[in-house]
Amino acid sequence: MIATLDDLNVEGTTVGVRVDVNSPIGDDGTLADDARLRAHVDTLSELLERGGQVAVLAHQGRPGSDDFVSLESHADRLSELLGQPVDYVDATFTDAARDAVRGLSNGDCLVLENTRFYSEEYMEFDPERAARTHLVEGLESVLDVYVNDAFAAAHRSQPSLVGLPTVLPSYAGRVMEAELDVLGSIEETPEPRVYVLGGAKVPDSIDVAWSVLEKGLADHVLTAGVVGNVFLIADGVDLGDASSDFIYEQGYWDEIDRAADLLDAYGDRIALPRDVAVARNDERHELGVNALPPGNGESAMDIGESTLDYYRRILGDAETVILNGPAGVFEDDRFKTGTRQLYDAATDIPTSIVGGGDTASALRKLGVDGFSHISTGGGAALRMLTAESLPAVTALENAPKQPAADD
Ligand SMILES: Nc1ncnc2c1ncn2[C@@H]1O[C@H](COP(=O)(O)OP(=O)(O)O)[C@@H](O)[C@H]1O
Ligand SMILES: O=C(OP(=O)(O)O)[C@H](O)COP(=O)(O)O
Repeated sequence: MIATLDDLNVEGTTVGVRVDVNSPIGDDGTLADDARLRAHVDTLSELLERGGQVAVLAHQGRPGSDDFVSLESHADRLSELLGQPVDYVDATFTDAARDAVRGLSNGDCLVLENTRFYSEEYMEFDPERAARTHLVEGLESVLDVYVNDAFAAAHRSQPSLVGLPTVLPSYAGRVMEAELDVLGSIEETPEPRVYVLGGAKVPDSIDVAWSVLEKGLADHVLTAGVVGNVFLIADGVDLGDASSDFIYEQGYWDEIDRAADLLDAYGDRIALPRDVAVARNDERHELGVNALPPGNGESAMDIGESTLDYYRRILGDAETVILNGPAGVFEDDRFKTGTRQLYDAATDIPTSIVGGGDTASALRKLGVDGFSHISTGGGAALRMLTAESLPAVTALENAPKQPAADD
């Protein structure tokens, strides 16, 4: 049983809040999209309004990537979103960080530095070992309780996600609570249930497909995006060198065999694209699978009209649809229509659940809304869809007992 903010005595309590604000970063090295920050505003404002002293913990990017930057611009934007000053300290668990946390008064908020600036935070540990890392040992003495609102990172077994809840009374924030409510009870959603698996996380999507087909959770699995391309190749379609090279370069070549095994076992419930869109003379050009392979250098970048008609027919009978990953390279105007039309059709279904960071940003960009639930997580949502436990959620379940709420 996971405790929530309803179970927490907030007034006068120093709360370490782990959020996931891992976001696109602009050329100037600052935050370029505040959607993930906005998702956490409810949790943070509730804690502040209830008299908490809030220290925010988060990662941004991965070591070596261009988006591996400080959280200073995140703190600035958070201040605007919360409508109050938000301090930023360029330290996570050192004396400077501890002094800043000790200096908080009721209703104050500060953002600590990117947790991944410290190497241990980019490693995976079991919770007991994570509890003995520098980050946890450094912060434990200045925090009274821990709140995890970082659903999108809950599949990582890193110190700020599994170590802190091992040593501190711990609670799920409002984002975490809502995500677990929805994604934790998929099997109770009405049937027929259709899964749409697109995007580029091919191994994860194939795991989901195996799991939901094997357990009888999916009446149909519709494939699109790079996932659809892998299934087409597994089905013997020649997608041409450009698409095949892309799949090979991503390290997904072995997934073709797994997709073929899935088709052997559950082919009657797996739908494959009937046509694809390529760039020809700089314009979108659709080709039926019978007309493949495409021309030299042409890559399958989207699903076409005939696939959309076919998928719309299947969706027409569904009561629940669960979608992950765009249907094509939506960032390119020529290849956004598959994603827009497929997701638009899904909004007509009574229960429509969307997972995936890139998917959420695709939907915002394309102006598609009306879903029952849009998850803040990509990898975490996919892991939950296979009914696997998430390390950070397990750590919350096993966290030390909390004092009863009195407010
Ligand atoms: N046919 C395709 N070829 C190459 N890339 C694709 C194709 N379809 C979708 N993509 C890419 O997949 C990416 C998103 O996939 P993914 O990261 O799995 O989504 P999410 O973050 O929502 O889980 C997008 O950048 C999109 O351009
Ligand atoms: O953006 C995230 O995951 P997502 O791309 O699966 O949504 C999380 O912040 C986890 O980041 P990570 O995949 O670098 O551990």
